[in-house]
Amino acid sequence: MWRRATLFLRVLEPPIHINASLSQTFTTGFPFHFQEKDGICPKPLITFVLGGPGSGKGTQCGKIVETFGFKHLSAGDLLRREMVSDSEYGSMIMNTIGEGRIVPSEVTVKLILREMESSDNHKFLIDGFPRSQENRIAFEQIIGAEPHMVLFFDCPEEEMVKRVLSRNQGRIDDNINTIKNRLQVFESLNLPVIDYYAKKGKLYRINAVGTVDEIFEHVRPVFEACEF
Ligand SMILES: Nc1ncnc2c1ncn2[C@@H]1O[C@H](COP(=O)(O)OP(=O)(O)O)[C@@H](O)[C@H]1O
Ligand SMILES: Nc1ccn([C@H]2C[C@H](O)[C@@H](COP(=O)(O)OP(=O)(O)O)O2)c(=O)n1
Ligand SMILES: [Mg+2]
Repeated sequence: MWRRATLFLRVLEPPIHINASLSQTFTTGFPFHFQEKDGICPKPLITFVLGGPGSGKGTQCGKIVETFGFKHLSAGDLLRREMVSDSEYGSMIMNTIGEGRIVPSEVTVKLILREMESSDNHKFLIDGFPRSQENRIAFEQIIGAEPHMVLFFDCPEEEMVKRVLSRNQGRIDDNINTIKNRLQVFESLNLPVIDYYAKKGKLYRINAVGTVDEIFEHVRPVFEACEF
């Protein structure tokens, strides 16, 4: 039987309030329930994947999943999915993403929590999250967990802009005006999170310049060195 996460995860602060409509679909507060797997309850392993827009987070997550069997949770993908559902948050998410700002943490964390609770995998790659200290604290409060490591794809702005503008996935935020805002938001809100994890000794900085395969050769040893 999978046991409640708080048995082995560090709890930092009391859970924050979860509003009524979303709480119906989530286990509110911590501890949250993992899926049972083979009659045992392994410790959940959480890796956060950070980097500016277009730094290659999603691309490298695909390779990590193939090679190391993680469950990939992209915060941006979860928000885009919520945006096109008939969720009460749809238009708020669309406006926020369209302007290159960050969606309120409570919404994003609950989408992540829902995916974690319904997964039969205990190894989670959480991509594009936390994007702010507020995101980070909300995750700690709602989920009651910390990552075992954090990858940071370090990419020059010029290269990120080039990649985003040629991404061609029809995203409302992949245009030059929104990109400028997203880069500012990355610098002011996400870099402090990256510094936070660096000071905790959890950060792995990866040079994100090169081919996809070259970059993955920097990622691979980080995971090979982990015991899971
Ligand atoms: N190493 C790379 N070199 C060139 N283009 C890349 C590289 N990695 C990813 N891309 C492309 O750049 C764009 C952004 O990559 P993506 O993985 O979506 O980044 P992120 O999730 O960080 O925004 C995509 O079109 C992707 O195919
Ligand atoms: N933790 C998060 C992650 C994404 N978002 C919003 C704001 C981001 O600009 C968009 C897109 O995020 P996504 O991770 O898909 O973007 P990139 O892959 O970095 O280009 O979603 C958010 O508000 N909070
Ligand atoms: Mg992405």
